Amino acid sequence: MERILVMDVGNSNIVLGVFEQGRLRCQWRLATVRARTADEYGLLMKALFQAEAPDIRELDGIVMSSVVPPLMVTLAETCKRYLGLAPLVVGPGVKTGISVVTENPREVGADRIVNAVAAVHLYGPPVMVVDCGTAITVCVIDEQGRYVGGLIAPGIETAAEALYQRAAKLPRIELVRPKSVVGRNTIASMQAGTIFGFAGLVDGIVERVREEIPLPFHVVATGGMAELIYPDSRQIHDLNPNLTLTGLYLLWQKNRA
Ligand SMILES: Nc1ncnc2c1ncn2[C@@H]1O[C@H](COP(=O)(O)OP(=O)(O)O)[C@@H](O)[C@H]1O
Ligand SMILES: CC(C)(COP(=O)(O)O)[C@@H](O)C(=O)NCCC(=O)O
Ligand SMILES: [K+]
Repeated sequence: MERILVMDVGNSNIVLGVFEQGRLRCQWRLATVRARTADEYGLLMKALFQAEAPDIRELDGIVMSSVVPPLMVTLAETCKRYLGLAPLVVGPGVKTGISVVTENPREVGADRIVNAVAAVHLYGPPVMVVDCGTAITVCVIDEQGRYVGGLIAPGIETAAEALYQRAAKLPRIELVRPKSVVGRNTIASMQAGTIFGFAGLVDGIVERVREEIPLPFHVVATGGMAELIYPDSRQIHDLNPNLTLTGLYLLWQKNRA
């Protein structure tokens, strides 16, 4: 049986997934801690594997994308030392099938390319991907499947955290949907401003992209914070929490020897 480990290294979380015969069998989330060593990540991964699926240790391949450069080296080391395989690292030289037609294709975050690969495969072009993580990224893929560019906005938690740190009387809030748009106390007001505000931000961006590039885009959202705004967004068609993991698996298939 073919078993592939995929690793999505983001600024907040490292998401790990195991695909067996093309199906996502399990996934885990680790906090992204830059100071952690290859051995510490190795210990965490071994413990997770052992606890959830002891048979999982036999892997046929590992594929990783990272937007945290120092961790790329660390985690590649972890893979070699603890899992016995060098990972395929998404970057220059990896076949993606997506042509990136921006000014500096190399500066585009690997996670955004991975999302584009999955979105084109699952929904077909033209498609927009909204990834709600540390940042909110919107990626625009035209009718020919070319990555033409996108937008980067502050992430939901990132913005909420900054507000709490800068305003003496505003507390740190739990990010849940309030009962009404109009808040009747400070916490509900902050929750409403954050959740309805970011649903509106995403909708506003998507509408403006449609005005600038009038194509029948399908819009898919992913990322740890996407489900928070999905119910209130009027422009997001689909929520796919596993989009990045799926894209990583597709890249494994495209690049296997
Ligand atoms: N099990 C979970 N499912 C969905 N979201 C989660 C889960 N656990 C944590 N999150 C939230 O997702 C956020 C990270 O989103 P993610 O898309 O992984 O960001 P990044 O790619 O920037 O690391 C975290 O701040 C966390 O609050
Ligand atoms: C925009 C990002 C910070 C998003 O990262 P994330 O929120 O997933 O941690 C990342 O994709 C990145 O560092 N990109 C490089 C700049 C660019 O894509 O143009
Ligand atoms: K992400």
